[in-house]
Amino acid sequence: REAGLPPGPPTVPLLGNLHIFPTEFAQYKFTEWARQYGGIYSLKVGPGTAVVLTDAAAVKELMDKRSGTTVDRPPMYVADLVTGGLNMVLARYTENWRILRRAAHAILTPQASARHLPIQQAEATQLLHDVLVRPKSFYTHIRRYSNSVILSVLYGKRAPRYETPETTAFFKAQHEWELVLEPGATPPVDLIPILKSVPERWAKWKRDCAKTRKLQRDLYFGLFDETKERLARGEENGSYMEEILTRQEEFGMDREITGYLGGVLIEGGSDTTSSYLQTLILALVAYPDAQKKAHEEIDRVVGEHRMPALDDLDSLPYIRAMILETHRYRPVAPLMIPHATLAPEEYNGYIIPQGATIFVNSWGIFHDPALYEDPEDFVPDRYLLTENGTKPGVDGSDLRPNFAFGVGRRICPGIHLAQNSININAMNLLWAFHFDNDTDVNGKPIELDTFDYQRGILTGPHPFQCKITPRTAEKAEIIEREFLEAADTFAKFEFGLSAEDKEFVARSRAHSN
Ligand code: HEM
Repeated sequence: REAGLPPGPPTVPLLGNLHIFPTEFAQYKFTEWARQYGGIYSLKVGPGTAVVLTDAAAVKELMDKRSGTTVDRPPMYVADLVTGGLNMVLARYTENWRILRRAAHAILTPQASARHLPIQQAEATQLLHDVLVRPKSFYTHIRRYSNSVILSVLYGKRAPRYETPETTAFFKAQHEWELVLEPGATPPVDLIPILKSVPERWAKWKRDCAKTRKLQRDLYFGLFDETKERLARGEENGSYMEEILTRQEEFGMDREITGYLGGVLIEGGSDTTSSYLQTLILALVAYPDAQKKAHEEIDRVVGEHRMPALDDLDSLPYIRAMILETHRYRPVAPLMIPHATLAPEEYNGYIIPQGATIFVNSWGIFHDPALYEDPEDFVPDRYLLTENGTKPGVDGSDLRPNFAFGVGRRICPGIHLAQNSININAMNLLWAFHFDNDTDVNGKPIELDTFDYQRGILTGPHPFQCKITPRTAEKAEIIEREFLEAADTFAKFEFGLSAEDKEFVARSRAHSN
Protein backbone atom coordinates (compact mmCIF):
# COMPACT_ATOMS: atom_id res chain seq x y z
CA ARG A 1 0.00 0.00 0.00
CA GLU A 2 1.58 3.28 -1.11
CA ALA A 3 2.23 6.00 1.47
CA GLY A 4 -0.68 8.41 1.87
CA LEU A 5 -3.41 5.92 0.95
CA PRO A 6 -6.19 5.34 3.46
CA PRO A 7 -5.50 2.30 5.67
CA GLY A 8 -6.87 -1.14 4.87
CA PRO A 9 -6.37 -4.89 5.24
CA PRO A 10 -2.75 -6.10 5.09
CA THR A 11 -1.49 -6.71 1.56
CA VAL A 12 0.62 -9.46 0.02
CA PRO A 13 3.21 -8.90 -2.73
CA LEU A 14 1.88 -8.41 -6.27
CA LEU A 15 -1.72 -9.27 -5.47
CA GLY A 16 -2.22 -6.64 -2.78
CA ASN A 17 -5.66 -7.54 -1.43
CA LEU A 18 -6.83 -9.29 -4.58
CA HIS A 19 -6.78 -12.71 -2.90
CA ILE A 20 -9.26 -11.54 -0.25
CA PHE A 21 -11.39 -9.33 -2.50
CA PRO A 22 -14.98 -10.55 -2.12
CA THR A 23 -16.52 -11.86 -5.35
CA GLU A 24 -20.12 -11.91 -4.11
CA PHE A 25 -22.17 -9.90 -1.61
CA ALA A 26 -19.16 -7.59 -1.33
CA GLN A 27 -21.26 -5.13 0.70
CA TYR A 28 -21.09 -7.39 3.77
CA LYS A 29 -17.29 -7.80 3.75
CA PHE A 30 -16.84 -4.11 2.88
CA THR A 31 -18.99 -3.19 5.88
CA GLU A 32 -17.07 -5.53 8.18
CA TRP A 33 -13.82 -3.89 7.06
CA ALA A 34 -15.35 -0.43 7.51
CA ARG A 35 -16.05 -1.20 11.18
CA GLN A 36 -12.38 -2.27 11.46
CA TYR A 37 -10.51 0.26 9.28
CA GLY A 38 -12.91 3.22 9.30
CA GLY A 39 -15.25 5.18 7.06
CA ILE A 40 -12.57 5.54 4.40
CA TYR A 41 -10.17 2.68 3.68
CA SER A 42 -8.32 1.32 0.69
CA LEU A 43 -7.84 -2.04 -0.98
CA LYS A 44 -4.96 -2.85 -3.27
CA VAL A 45 -6.14 -4.74 -6.32
CA GLY A 46 -2.86 -5.77 -7.94
CA PRO A 47 -1.25 -2.45 -8.91
CA GLY A 48 -4.60 -0.62 -8.77
CA THR A 49 -6.35 0.97 -5.80
CA ALA A 50 -9.93 0.84 -4.65
CA VAL A 51 -11.25 3.14 -1.95
CA VAL A 52 -14.34 2.23 0.04
CA LEU A 53 -16.41 5.04 1.56
CA THR A 54 -18.70 4.08 4.44
CA ASP A 55 -18.93 7.57 5.88
CA ALA A 56 -21.67 9.98 4.84
CA ALA A 57 -19.49 13.10 5.30
CA ALA A 58 -16.77 11.65 3.06
CA VAL A 59 -19.39 10.69 0.44
CA LYS A 60 -20.90 14.17 0.46
CA GLU A 61 -17.52 15.85 0.12
CA LEU A 62 -15.84 13.53 -2.38
CA MET A 63 -18.76 12.28 -4.44
CA ASP A 64 -21.25 15.16 -4.39
CA LYS A 65 -19.10 18.28 -3.93
CA ARG A 66 -16.04 17.05 -5.84
CA SER A 67 -18.08 15.20 -8.40
CA GLY A 68 -16.03 16.76 -11.21
CA THR A 69 -13.13 14.41 -10.35
CA THR A 70 -15.12 11.41 -9.10
CA VAL A 71 -17.51 11.18 -12.07
CA ASP A 72 -15.56 8.50 -13.97
CA ARG A 73 -16.20 4.74 -13.95
CA PRO A 74 -13.42 2.15 -13.72
CA PRO A 75 -12.36 0.63 -17.06
CA MET A 76 -14.37 -2.44 -17.96
CA TYR A 77 -13.22 -4.15 -21.10
CA VAL A 78 -16.08 -6.62 -21.07
CA ALA A 79 -18.65 -3.80 -21.10
CA ASP A 80 -16.82 -2.21 -24.01
CA LEU A 81 -16.85 -5.48 -25.94
CA VAL A 82 -20.59 -5.88 -25.42
CA THR A 83 -21.77 -2.30 -25.85
CA GLY A 84 -18.92 -0.46 -27.58
CA GLY A 85 -18.61 1.86 -24.55
CA LEU A 86 -22.19 3.07 -25.06
CA ASN A 87 -23.81 1.66 -21.91
CA MET A 88 -24.42 4.84 -19.89
CA VAL A 89 -24.27 3.08 -16.52
CA LEU A 90 -20.81 1.64 -17.09
CA ALA A 91 -19.40 4.19 -19.56
CA ARG A 92 -16.19 6.05 -18.73
CA TYR A 93 -16.36 9.84 -18.57
CA THR A 94 -16.37 10.30 -22.34
CA GLU A 95 -18.11 12.58 -24.83
CA ASN A 96 -20.51 9.71 -25.51
CA TRP A 97 -21.45 9.48 -21.82
CA ARG A 98 -22.06 13.24 -21.74
CA ILE A 99 -24.33 12.99 -24.80
CA LEU A 100 -26.25 10.07 -23.30
CA ARG A 101 -26.61 11.82 -19.98
CA ARG A 102 -27.82 15.10 -21.49
CA ALA A 103 -30.44 13.30 -23.57
CA ALA A 104 -31.60 11.24 -20.59
CA HIS A 105 -31.74 14.25 -18.31
CA ALA A 106 -33.67 16.44 -20.73
CA ILE A 107 -36.51 13.99 -20.85
CA LEU A 108 -36.56 12.47 -17.39
CA THR A 109 -37.06 15.69 -15.41
CA PRO A 110 -39.91 15.81 -12.85
CA GLN A 111 -42.14 17.64 -15.38
CA ALA A 112 -41.35 15.21 -18.18
CA SER A 113 -41.85 12.22 -15.88
CA ALA A 114 -45.26 13.59 -14.92
CA ARG A 115 -46.33 13.21 -18.56
CA HIS A 116 -45.91 9.46 -18.22
CA LEU A 117 -48.09 9.21 -15.13
CA PRO A 118 -51.24 7.99 -16.92
CA ILE A 119 -49.57 4.85 -18.28
CA GLN A 120 -47.74 4.26 -14.97
CA GLN A 121 -51.04 4.48 -13.14
CA ALA A 122 -52.80 2.20 -15.61
CA GLU A 123 -50.00 -0.37 -15.34
CA ALA A 124 -50.14 -0.14 -11.55
CA THR A 125 -53.85 -0.93 -11.78
CA GLN A 126 -53.05 -3.97 -13.90
CA LEU A 127 -50.52 -4.99 -11.24
CA LEU A 128 -53.27 -4.92 -8.60
CA HIS A 129 -55.53 -6.85 -10.93
CA ASP A 130 -52.86 -9.46 -11.72
CA VAL A 131 -52.12 -9.94 -8.00
CA LEU A 132 -55.84 -10.21 -7.26
CA VAL A 133 -56.32 -12.89 -9.91
CA ARG A 134 -53.06 -14.83 -9.42
CA PRO A 135 -51.58 -13.78 -6.06
CA LYS A 136 -49.00 -16.58 -5.99
CA SER A 137 -47.29 -15.12 -9.07
CA PHE A 138 -46.86 -11.64 -7.55
CA TYR A 139 -43.11 -11.77 -8.14
CA THR A 140 -43.43 -12.02 -11.92
CA HIS A 141 -46.40 -9.61 -12.00
CA ILE A 142 -44.11 -6.98 -10.48
CA ARG A 143 -41.35 -7.71 -13.00
CA ARG A 144 -43.86 -7.39 -15.84
CA TYR A 145 -45.11 -4.12 -14.38
CA SER A 146 -41.73 -2.41 -14.27
CA ASN A 147 -40.66 -3.70 -17.69
CA SER A 148 -43.95 -2.69 -19.27
CA VAL A 149 -43.80 0.81 -17.77
CA ILE A 150 -40.33 1.45 -19.09
CA LEU A 151 -41.15 0.01 -22.55
CA SER A 152 -44.25 2.21 -22.71
CA VAL A 153 -42.41 5.32 -21.55
CA LEU A 154 -39.51 4.79 -23.93
CA TYR A 155 -41.08 3.22 -27.01
CA GLY A 156 -44.79 3.73 -26.46
CA LYS A 157 -45.27 -0.04 -26.53
CA ARG A 158 -46.44 -1.98 -23.51
CA ALA A 159 -46.06 -5.58 -22.38
CA PRO A 160 -49.44 -6.93 -21.29
CA ARG A 161 -47.93 -10.27 -20.20
CA TYR A 162 -44.74 -11.44 -18.56
CA GLU A 163 -44.39 -13.64 -21.67
CA THR A 164 -44.77 -10.71 -24.11
CA PRO A 165 -41.98 -11.27 -26.70
CA GLU A 166 -40.10 -8.00 -25.96
CA THR A 167 -40.17 -8.72 -22.21
CA THR A 168 -38.93 -12.28 -22.70
CA ALA A 169 -36.20 -11.02 -25.04
CA PHE A 170 -35.20 -8.37 -22.52
CA PHE A 171 -34.93 -10.73 -19.56
CA LYS A 172 -32.94 -13.21 -21.68
CA ALA A 173 -30.49 -10.51 -22.81
CA GLN A 174 -30.28 -9.15 -19.27
CA HIS A 175 -29.54 -12.59 -17.83
CA GLU A 176 -26.64 -13.08 -20.28
CA TRP A 177 -25.41 -9.57 -19.54
CA GLU A 178 -25.39 -10.22 -15.80
CA LEU A 179 -23.50 -13.47 -16.37
CA VAL A 180 -20.71 -11.80 -18.34
CA LEU A 181 -20.47 -8.96 -15.81
CA GLU A 182 -20.22 -11.30 -12.84
CA PRO A 183 -16.81 -11.17 -11.12
CA GLY A 184 -14.83 -14.24 -12.10
CA ALA A 185 -16.81 -14.85 -15.31
CA THR A 186 -13.98 -13.33 -17.29
CA PRO A 187 -10.23 -13.43 -16.66
CA PRO A 188 -8.91 -10.20 -15.04
CA VAL A 189 -8.49 -8.44 -18.40
CA ASP A 190 -8.57 -4.97 -16.89
CA LEU A 191 -5.60 -5.83 -14.66
CA ILE A 192 -3.67 -7.95 -17.19
CA PRO A 193 -4.36 -6.30 -20.57
CA ILE A 194 -2.48 -8.96 -22.56
CA LEU A 195 -5.43 -11.31 -21.92
CA LYS A 196 -7.55 -9.14 -24.22
CA SER A 197 -5.71 -10.50 -27.24
CA VAL A 198 -6.58 -14.16 -26.63
CA PRO A 199 -8.39 -15.28 -29.82
CA GLU A 200 -12.11 -15.84 -29.54
CA ARG A 201 -11.88 -19.60 -30.21
CA TRP A 202 -9.91 -20.05 -26.94
CA ALA A 203 -11.89 -17.54 -24.92
CA LYS A 204 -15.42 -18.63 -24.11
CA TRP A 205 -15.94 -15.31 -22.34
CA LYS A 206 -15.42 -13.48 -25.63
CA ARG A 207 -18.02 -15.66 -27.31
CA ASP A 208 -20.39 -14.97 -24.41
CA CYS A 209 -19.83 -11.25 -24.91
CA ALA A 210 -20.58 -11.54 -28.63
CA LYS A 211 -23.77 -13.48 -27.87
CA THR A 212 -24.91 -10.87 -25.33
CA ARG A 213 -24.13 -8.08 -27.76
CA LYS A 214 -26.31 -9.66 -30.41
CA LEU A 215 -29.23 -10.26 -28.01
CA GLN A 216 -29.10 -6.65 -26.83
CA ARG A 217 -28.79 -5.16 -30.29
CA ASP A 218 -31.61 -7.26 -31.75
CA LEU A 219 -33.96 -5.97 -29.08
CA TYR A 220 -32.78 -2.37 -28.70
CA PHE A 221 -32.49 -1.59 -32.40
CA GLY A 222 -35.66 -3.54 -33.18
CA LEU A 223 -37.62 -1.31 -30.80
CA PHE A 224 -35.84 1.76 -32.10
CA ASP A 225 -36.71 0.99 -35.74
CA GLU A 226 -40.28 0.18 -34.83
CA THR A 227 -40.66 3.58 -33.15
CA LYS A 228 -39.16 5.30 -36.18
CA GLU A 229 -41.62 3.54 -38.48
CA ARG A 230 -44.52 4.40 -36.19
CA LEU A 231 -43.47 8.06 -36.23
CA ALA A 232 -43.24 7.99 -40.01
CA ARG A 233 -46.82 6.71 -40.12
CA GLY A 234 -47.86 9.67 -37.94
CA GLU A 235 -48.88 7.46 -35.01
CA GLU A 236 -47.25 9.33 -32.13
CA ASN A 237 -48.21 8.44 -28.57
CA GLY A 238 -45.89 10.76 -26.65
CA SER A 239 -43.08 8.30 -25.95
CA TYR A 240 -39.57 9.29 -24.94
CA MET A 241 -37.93 7.87 -28.08
CA GLU A 242 -40.23 9.90 -30.29
CA GLU A 243 -38.89 13.05 -28.68
CA ILE A 244 -35.29 11.84 -28.87
CA LEU A 245 -35.74 11.02 -32.56
CA THR A 246 -37.02 14.49 -33.32
CA ARG A 247 -34.18 16.08 -31.30
CA GLN A 248 -31.40 13.68 -32.38
CA GLU A 249 -29.43 16.42 -34.10
CA GLU A 250 -29.73 18.84 -31.19
CA PHE A 251 -28.27 16.17 -28.87
CA GLY A 252 -25.63 15.14 -31.43
CA MET A 253 -26.84 11.55 -31.46
CA ASP A 254 -26.41 9.04 -34.27
CA ARG A 255 -28.37 5.81 -34.69
CA GLU A 256 -25.86 3.77 -32.68
CA ILE A 257 -25.87 5.96 -29.58
CA THR A 258 -29.64 6.50 -29.73
CA GLY A 259 -30.25 2.73 -29.81
CA TYR A 260 -28.06 2.22 -26.76
CA LEU A 261 -29.68 5.10 -24.87
CA GLY A 262 -33.01 3.29 -25.09
CA GLY A 263 -31.35 0.02 -24.13
CA VAL A 264 -29.64 1.32 -21.01
CA LEU A 265 -32.84 2.95 -19.83
CA ILE A 266 -34.76 -0.33 -20.16
CA GLU A 267 -31.98 -2.02 -18.18
CA GLY A 268 -31.90 0.74 -15.56
CA GLY A 269 -35.65 0.93 -15.27
CA SER A 270 -36.69 -2.72 -15.12
CA ASP A 271 -35.27 -4.80 -12.31
CA THR A 272 -34.41 -1.84 -10.05
CA THR A 273 -38.03 -0.82 -9.58
CA SER A 274 -39.23 -4.42 -9.34
CA SER A 275 -36.55 -5.40 -6.79
CA TYR A 276 -37.58 -2.44 -4.69
CA LEU A 277 -41.26 -3.44 -4.72
CA GLN A 278 -40.42 -7.07 -3.97
CA THR A 279 -38.39 -5.93 -0.97
CA LEU A 280 -41.31 -3.83 0.21
CA ILE A 281 -43.57 -6.90 0.18
CA LEU A 282 -40.93 -9.00 1.94
CA ALA A 283 -40.66 -6.37 4.67
CA LEU A 284 -44.45 -6.10 5.03
CA VAL A 285 -44.66 -9.85 5.63
CA ALA A 286 -41.70 -9.90 8.00
CA TYR A 287 -42.84 -6.82 9.97
CA PRO A 288 -46.63 -7.12 10.42
CA ASP A 289 -46.73 -4.24 12.94
CA ALA A 290 -45.38 -1.82 10.32
CA GLN A 291 -47.93 -3.17 7.83
CA LYS A 292 -50.71 -2.62 10.35
CA LYS A 293 -49.72 1.01 10.91
CA ALA A 294 -49.60 1.64 7.16
CA HIS A 295 -53.01 0.00 6.73
CA GLU A 296 -54.51 2.17 9.45
CA GLU A 297 -53.08 5.30 7.89
CA ILE A 298 -54.27 4.58 4.36
CA ASP A 299 -57.73 3.60 5.59
CA ARG A 300 -57.99 6.89 7.45
CA VAL A 301 -56.87 9.00 4.47
CA VAL A 302 -58.10 7.14 1.38
CA GLY A 303 -60.85 4.99 2.80
CA GLU A 304 -62.74 2.12 1.29
CA HIS A 305 -64.47 3.50 -1.76
CA ARG A 306 -61.73 4.67 -4.13
CA MET A 307 -58.18 3.78 -5.09
CA PRO A 308 -55.32 5.98 -3.85
CA ALA A 309 -54.12 8.86 -6.04
CA LEU A 310 -50.57 10.20 -6.16
CA ASP A 311 -51.58 13.38 -4.28
CA ASP A 312 -52.66 11.29 -1.29
CA LEU A 313 -49.03 10.70 -0.44
CA ASP A 314 -48.80 14.22 1.03
CA SER A 315 -51.24 13.11 3.72
CA LEU A 316 -49.54 9.74 4.36
CA PRO A 317 -46.42 10.42 6.46
CA TYR A 318 -46.08 6.84 7.70
CA ILE A 319 -46.15 5.43 4.16
CA ARG A 320 -43.63 8.06 3.05
CA ALA A 321 -41.43 6.92 5.92
CA MET A 322 -41.95 3.29 4.89
CA ILE A 323 -40.81 4.10 1.35
CA LEU A 324 -37.57 5.60 2.66
CA GLU A 325 -37.08 2.74 5.11
CA THR A 326 -37.35 0.20 2.28
CA HIS A 327 -34.47 1.94 0.47
CA ARG A 328 -32.44 1.89 3.68
CA TYR A 329 -33.27 -1.65 4.78
CA ARG A 330 -32.34 -3.36 1.48
CA PRO A 331 -30.87 -0.86 -1.00
CA VAL A 332 -31.24 -2.00 -4.60
CA ALA A 333 -27.61 -0.96 -5.24
CA PRO A 334 -25.85 -1.68 -1.93
CA LEU A 335 -22.50 -0.45 -3.31
CA MET A 336 -24.10 1.90 -5.85
CA ILE A 337 -22.15 1.56 -9.13
CA PRO A 338 -18.39 1.97 -8.70
CA HIS A 339 -17.02 5.41 -9.59
CA ALA A 340 -13.41 6.28 -10.47
CA THR A 341 -11.22 9.37 -10.10
CA LEU A 342 -10.08 11.49 -13.04
CA ALA A 343 -7.42 13.21 -10.90
CA PRO A 344 -5.85 12.69 -7.45
CA GLU A 345 -7.90 13.92 -4.50
CA GLU A 346 -6.88 14.64 -0.95
CA TYR A 347 -9.26 13.99 1.90
CA ASN A 348 -8.63 14.12 5.67
CA GLY A 349 -4.89 13.80 5.05
CA TYR A 350 -5.26 10.77 2.75
CA ILE A 351 -4.42 10.69 -0.95
CA ILE A 352 -6.82 9.05 -3.36
CA PRO A 353 -4.81 8.52 -6.53
CA GLN A 354 -5.95 9.23 -10.07
CA GLY A 355 -7.70 6.20 -11.57
CA ALA A 356 -8.72 4.77 -8.18
CA THR A 357 -12.03 2.93 -8.05
CA ILE A 358 -14.42 4.33 -5.44
CA PHE A 359 -17.12 2.20 -3.86
CA VAL A 360 -19.84 4.08 -2.02
CA ASN A 361 -20.88 1.53 0.57
CA SER A 362 -24.48 2.59 1.00
CA TRP A 363 -25.24 -0.72 2.71
CA GLY A 364 -22.61 0.02 5.37
CA ILE A 365 -23.86 3.57 5.89
CA PHE A 366 -27.53 2.53 6.02
CA HIS A 367 -26.72 -0.23 8.53
CA ASP A 368 -24.38 1.77 10.75
CA PRO A 369 -25.45 1.38 14.40
CA ALA A 370 -23.79 4.73 15.19
CA LEU A 371 -26.31 6.41 12.85
CA TYR A 372 -29.44 4.25 13.15
CA GLU A 373 -31.23 2.65 16.07
CA ASP A 374 -31.52 -1.13 15.47
CA PRO A 375 -30.32 -0.77 11.86
CA GLU A 376 -31.02 -4.42 11.02
CA ASP A 377 -34.75 -3.98 11.66
CA PHE A 378 -37.37 -2.53 9.33
CA VAL A 379 -38.68 0.43 11.33
CA PRO A 380 -40.35 3.13 9.18
CA ASP A 381 -41.02 5.18 12.34
CA ARG A 382 -37.37 6.27 12.39
CA TYR A 383 -38.10 8.55 9.40
CA LEU A 384 -40.85 10.23 11.39
CA LEU A 385 -38.33 11.20 14.06
CA THR A 386 -35.66 12.70 11.81
CA GLU A 387 -35.47 13.60 8.11
CA ASN A 388 -32.85 10.97 7.33
CA GLY A 389 -33.99 8.37 9.82
CA THR A 390 -30.93 8.76 12.01
CA LYS A 391 -31.11 8.55 15.82
CA PRO A 392 -32.31 11.77 17.42
CA GLY A 393 -29.25 13.69 18.57
CA VAL A 394 -27.02 12.21 15.85
CA ASP A 395 -26.08 14.53 12.99
CA GLY A 396 -27.58 12.97 9.85
CA SER A 397 -27.24 16.09 7.72
CA ASP A 398 -24.64 14.52 5.41
CA LEU A 399 -27.31 12.12 4.18
CA ARG A 400 -30.27 13.03 1.97
CA PRO A 401 -33.60 11.33 1.35
CA ASN A 402 -32.64 10.32 -2.22
CA PHE A 403 -29.25 8.90 -1.19
CA ALA A 404 -30.19 5.41 -2.47
CA PHE A 405 -30.26 6.83 -6.01
CA GLY A 406 -26.56 7.60 -6.14
CA VAL A 407 -24.15 10.46 -5.95
CA GLY A 408 -22.75 13.45 -7.80
CA ARG A 409 -23.02 13.70 -11.55
CA ARG A 410 -23.80 10.00 -11.83
CA ILE A 411 -26.97 10.21 -9.74
CA CYS A 412 -29.70 8.02 -11.19
CA PRO A 413 -31.33 9.85 -14.15
CA GLY A 414 -34.46 7.70 -13.74
CA ILE A 415 -35.08 8.92 -10.20
CA HIS A 416 -38.35 10.79 -10.86
CA LEU A 417 -39.82 8.04 -12.97
CA ALA A 418 -38.77 5.49 -10.34
CA GLN A 419 -40.15 7.51 -7.44
CA ASN A 420 -43.51 7.87 -9.18
CA SER A 421 -43.68 4.10 -9.67
CA ILE A 422 -42.67 3.41 -6.10
CA ASN A 423 -45.10 5.93 -4.62
CA ILE A 424 -48.09 4.79 -6.66
CA ASN A 425 -47.50 1.09 -6.06
CA ALA A 426 -46.65 1.36 -2.38
CA MET A 427 -49.97 3.13 -1.75
CA ASN A 428 -51.94 0.82 -4.04
CA LEU A 429 -50.57 -2.41 -2.59
CA LEU A 430 -51.15 -1.29 0.99
CA TRP A 431 -54.64 -0.06 0.23
CA ALA A 432 -55.60 -3.29 -1.54
CA PHE A 433 -53.97 -6.24 0.19
CA HIS A 434 -52.92 -8.05 3.33
CA PHE A 435 -49.46 -9.59 3.08
CA ASP A 436 -48.91 -12.56 5.36
CA ASN A 437 -46.68 -15.57 5.77
CA ASP A 438 -47.85 -18.47 3.69
CA THR A 439 -48.49 -21.70 5.56
CA ASP A 440 -47.09 -25.18 4.94
CA VAL A 441 -49.18 -28.36 4.64
CA ASN A 442 -49.45 -28.53 8.43
CA GLY A 443 -50.74 -24.99 8.64
CA LYS A 444 -47.43 -23.72 10.07
CA PRO A 445 -46.32 -20.26 8.88
CA ILE A 446 -43.43 -20.34 6.39
CA GLU A 447 -40.89 -17.88 7.80
CA LEU A 448 -39.07 -15.71 5.27
CA ASP A 449 -35.32 -15.35 5.08
CA THR A 450 -34.92 -11.59 4.76
CA PHE A 451 -31.31 -12.05 3.63
CA ASP A 452 -32.11 -14.37 0.73
CA TYR A 453 -31.02 -11.89 -1.93
CA GLN A 454 -29.56 -12.20 -5.41
CA ARG A 455 -25.87 -11.77 -6.09
CA GLY A 456 -24.76 -8.87 -8.23
CA ILE A 457 -24.19 -5.13 -8.18
CA LEU A 458 -27.96 -4.62 -8.26
CA THR A 459 -29.89 -6.91 -5.99
CA GLY A 460 -33.38 -7.92 -4.96
CA PRO A 461 -34.92 -10.82 -3.07
CA HIS A 462 -34.99 -14.27 -4.63
CA PRO A 463 -38.55 -15.34 -5.43
CA PHE A 464 -40.32 -16.00 -2.14
CA GLN A 465 -43.65 -17.30 -1.01
CA CYS A 466 -46.29 -15.30 0.84
CA LYS A 467 -50.04 -15.06 1.14
CA ILE A 468 -51.68 -12.03 -0.46
CA THR A 469 -55.38 -11.44 0.10
CA PRO A 470 -57.65 -8.52 -0.80
CA ARG A 471 -58.51 -6.46 2.26
CA THR A 472 -62.22 -6.21 1.43
CA ALA A 473 -64.62 -7.42 -1.27
CA GLU A 474 -65.37 -3.81 -2.21
CA LYS A 475 -61.71 -3.11 -2.87
CA ALA A 476 -61.52 -6.19 -5.09
CA GLU A 477 -64.47 -4.85 -7.07
CA ILE A 478 -62.90 -1.40 -7.39
CA ILE A 479 -59.73 -3.00 -8.75
CA GLU A 480 -61.72 -4.94 -11.36
CA ARG A 481 -63.57 -1.80 -12.38
CA GLU A 482 -60.49 0.44 -12.54
CA PHE A 483 -58.68 -2.18 -14.58
CA LEU A 484 -61.47 -2.12 -17.15
CA GLU A 485 -61.45 1.66 -17.19
CA ALA A 486 -57.69 1.67 -17.83
CA ALA A 487 -58.32 -0.01 -21.20
CA ASP A 488 -58.51 3.37 -22.95
CA THR A 489 -55.12 4.42 -21.60
CA PHE A 490 -53.63 1.06 -22.57
CA ALA A 491 -55.05 1.17 -26.10
CA LYS A 492 -52.56 3.84 -27.25
CA PHE A 493 -49.70 1.53 -26.25
CA GLU A 494 -51.05 -1.69 -27.71
CA PHE A 495 -49.94 -1.57 -31.33
CA GLY A 496 -48.06 -4.45 -32.95
CA LEU A 497 -49.01 -6.95 -30.22
CA SER A 498 -48.38 -10.66 -30.80
CA ALA A 499 -51.42 -12.89 -31.35
CA GLU A 500 -51.04 -14.30 -27.80
CA ASP A 501 -50.89 -10.81 -26.30
CA LYS A 502 -53.98 -9.73 -28.24
CA GLU A 503 -55.84 -12.77 -27.01
CA PHE A 504 -54.67 -12.19 -23.43
CA VAL A 505 -55.78 -8.56 -23.52
CA ALA A 506 -59.21 -9.49 -24.87
CA ARG A 507 -59.62 -12.36 -22.39
CA SER A 508 -58.50 -10.43 -19.30
CA ARG A 509 -60.92 -7.60 -20.09
CA ALA A 510 -63.76 -9.99 -20.74
CA HIS A 511 -62.90 -11.81 -17.48
CA SER A 512 -63.20 -8.54 -15.58
CA ASN A 513 -66.64 -8.05 -17.06
C1 HEM B 1 -35.84 1.79 -7.38
C2 HEM B 1 -35.43 2.35 -8.48
C3 HEM B 1 -34.02 2.77 -8.77
C4 HEM B 1 -32.92 2.85 -7.94
C5 HEM B 1 -32.85 2.56 -6.44
C6 HEM B 1 -31.81 3.30 -8.74
C7 HEM B 1 -30.53 3.52 -8.24
C8 HEM B 1 -29.45 3.89 -9.01
C9 HEM B 1 -28.10 4.03 -8.51
C10 HEM B 1 -27.65 3.83 -7.08
C11 HEM B 1 -27.32 4.39 -9.56
C12 HEM B 1 -25.81 4.63 -9.53
C13 HEM B 1 -25.51 6.07 -9.26
C14 HEM B 1 -24.06 6.34 -9.05
O1 HEM B 1 -23.23 5.76 -9.75
O2 HEM B 1 -23.72 7.15 -8.18
C15 HEM B 1 -28.17 4.47 -10.74
C16 HEM B 1 -27.72 4.80 -11.99
C17 HEM B 1 -28.52 4.78 -13.11
N1 HEM B 1 -29.87 4.56 -13.17
FE1 HEM B 1 -31.09 4.15 -11.60
N2 HEM B 1 -32.23 3.49 -10.03
C18 HEM B 1 -33.57 3.17 -10.10
C19 HEM B 1 -34.39 3.26 -11.21
C20 HEM B 1 -33.98 3.66 -12.46
C21 HEM B 1 -34.86 3.87 -13.60
C22 HEM B 1 -36.38 3.75 -13.57
C23 HEM B 1 -34.05 4.20 -14.66
C24 HEM B 1 -34.42 4.52 -16.08
C25 HEM B 1 -35.46 5.16 -16.47
C26 HEM B 1 -32.68 4.21 -14.18
C27 HEM B 1 -31.57 4.49 -14.96
C28 HEM B 1 -30.28 4.62 -14.47
C29 HEM B 1 -29.12 4.92 -15.32
C30 HEM B 1 -29.11 5.08 -16.84
C31 HEM B 1 -28.01 5.03 -14.45
C32 HEM B 1 -26.57 5.34 -14.84
C33 HEM B 1 -26.27 6.82 -14.70
C34 HEM B 1 -24.83 7.17 -15.05
O3 HEM B 1 -23.94 6.36 -14.84
O4 HEM B 1 -24.62 8.29 -15.51
N3 HEM B 1 -32.68 3.89 -12.85
N4 HEM B 1 -29.47 4.17 -10.37
